[in-house]
Amino acid sequence: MTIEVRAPASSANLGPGFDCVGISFALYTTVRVKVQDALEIVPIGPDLQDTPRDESNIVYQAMLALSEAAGQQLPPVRLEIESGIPLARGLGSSAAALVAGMVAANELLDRPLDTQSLFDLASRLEGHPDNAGASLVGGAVVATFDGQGAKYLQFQLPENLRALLVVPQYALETSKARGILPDTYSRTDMVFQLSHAALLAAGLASGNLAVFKEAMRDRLHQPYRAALVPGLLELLEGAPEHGALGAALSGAGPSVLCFYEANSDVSALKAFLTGVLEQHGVTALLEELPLDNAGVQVSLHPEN
Ligand SMILES: Nc1ncnc2c1ncn2[C@@H]1O[C@H](COP(=O)(O)OP(=O)(O)OP(=O)(O)O)[C@@H](O)[C@H]1O
Ligand SMILES: N[C@@H](CCO)C(=O)O
Repeated sequence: MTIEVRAPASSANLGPGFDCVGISFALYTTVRVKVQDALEIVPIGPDLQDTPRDESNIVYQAMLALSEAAGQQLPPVRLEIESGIPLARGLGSSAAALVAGMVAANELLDRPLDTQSLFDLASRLEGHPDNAGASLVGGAVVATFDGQGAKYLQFQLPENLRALLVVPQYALETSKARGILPDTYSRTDMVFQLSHAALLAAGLASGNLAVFKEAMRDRLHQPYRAALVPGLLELLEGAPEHGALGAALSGAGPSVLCFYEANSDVSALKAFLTGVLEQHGVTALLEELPLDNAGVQVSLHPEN
């Protein structure tokens, strides 16, 4: 029997929802787990060739964390890992890897953890609930997290919402993009942040796309991370003037997320984004990615 688990990519923050808002996309990390005599970890594809083939692999670490939380022993397994999500681009590759590992181990051990416990564990492993939560339950997630447990609401993404992602060729590790943030903020900036995050959550939940342009503005991380992402502030300011509903740094970057309305013409937006990237000498892919409303998926293959 092989257990196959597919966890979607995600975009965290959406501007002001730093560490608390995430949405998921139809790009996937897939893991396949089969019990055998000795542990064997098999990363597949060029993107994963530098990832560990021993117990330190984060997918396996997530499996161990799940078995520990469940108070059960993990049997030795063959673990295959494939990532359709580019690493360290702000598309939640690490969260998808953790969620896929955790859910595969949960399945292997006959589902000792329910969805809330999986959400809590994923948030602890990732350190925040935005990417991990969206990857686990799909759609849009708004969450609080106290370091142990999360309170969250999941809702389906508005049907007429579409996403265009700017995915640069260069990588940016989340730890570096977090290290550049200040420790304190002014009250003025906090009021700005709270009001925009609240409007963003209300816009997502109600499906009112008209507020996104204003609601996706942020003062907590994007102005600081702009030092690590050439052209970021120009992209964010100009995208809504060229047809985007709103734009934000995706997670810790360097990808940029632009929302647009279904059936709208994005050629002017693409031309604008390409022009800014060229001015800054950045090579990037522009990808129209379907949103994912389902979250992690498990399939069982008894014949294998
Ligand atoms: N499928 C995987 N297998 C093993 N390691 C992985 C896998 N996916 C991601 N990683 C590890 O996670 C790192 C990337 O995590 P990081 O948090 O920096 O970026 P991200 O998750 O892609 O983006 P963000 O968190 O900003 O959305 C990789 O460099 C690699 O070490
Ligand atoms: N909320 C996180 C997402 C990246 O993991 C950040 O922006 O640092």
